[in-house]
Amino acid sequence: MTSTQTSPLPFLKGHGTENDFVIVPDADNAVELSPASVARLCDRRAGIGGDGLLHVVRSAAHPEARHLADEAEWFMDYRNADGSVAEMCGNGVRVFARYLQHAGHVTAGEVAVATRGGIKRVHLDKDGSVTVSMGRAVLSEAGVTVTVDGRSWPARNVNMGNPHAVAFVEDLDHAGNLFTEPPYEPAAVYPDGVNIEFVADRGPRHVAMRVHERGAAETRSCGTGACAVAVATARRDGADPLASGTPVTYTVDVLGGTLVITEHPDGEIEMTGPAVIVAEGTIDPAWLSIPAGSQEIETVND
Ligand SMILES: N[C@@H](CCC[C@H](N)C(=O)O)C(=O)O
Repeated sequence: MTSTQTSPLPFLKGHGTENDFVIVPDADNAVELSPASVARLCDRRAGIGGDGLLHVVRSAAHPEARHLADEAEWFMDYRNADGSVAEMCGNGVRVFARYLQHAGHVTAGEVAVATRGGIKRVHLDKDGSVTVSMGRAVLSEAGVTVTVDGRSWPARNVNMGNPHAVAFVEDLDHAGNLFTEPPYEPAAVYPDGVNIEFVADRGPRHVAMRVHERGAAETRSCGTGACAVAVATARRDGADPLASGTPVTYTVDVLGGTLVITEHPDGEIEMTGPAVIVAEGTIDPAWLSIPAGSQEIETVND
């Protein structure tokens, strides 16, 4: 936010499978959101609280999305809870589209959303679910090992526009408390950091996962992570739609619900899940401009 912001700043709060977001509508890109103000808004005790922030800007008004404006009117300027920038957010893009519908910018049906990970086509279904064409996964054998509490697992490297390391575990409790990022090596494989998913089998083409998100710690869901998990699990199971010509669908349970992921023969990945707007209000610009932890304590004299 710029120091000149003096009027109340509108916001909304939304979630997708309990991956929750502060939404800041700013069609003209007039609000400058510094990393510190994003972290302050996402703070669960001193702020509104969220795993991330969806800055809703017209593509034409944002330098990173101007070139996409003919194809997608709106740009999802995604920020992690710690204020860092991310390329994509799968749950976030569903909630973003739900916000556009809520605000009357689009009706049910298809909407194209520009992201740093390219244009995503989002379908708002009449039954309330939202399906996103997430693009293709890029898999590589990076030889990464993830360690928690003395146990280590090899991790599959999957890029969904943002980086993921997928480790198969016997029991999701083996991922530990995930208060801090599990160490992985070689660290050089992910110079910009990584989202780490732990996956356990639940049944045929059905898995459960926990995730430590880059820039946010453990969250209750990660949409790009669920896509990475579905593709990594399919390859582990010997299923490859690009080779067989047959789509493959996995159900991925997350702590906050369930996502259904289909990989098609052309490599396109579709994700279906919920997207909910839960509240809206305004932010006091004076509060946002005070550096965190430096509020004066008011004393009452009797
Ligand atoms: N929760 C998101 C992913 C958000 C970005 C991620 N933390 C990163 O830094 O890559 C999702 O639903 O995909």
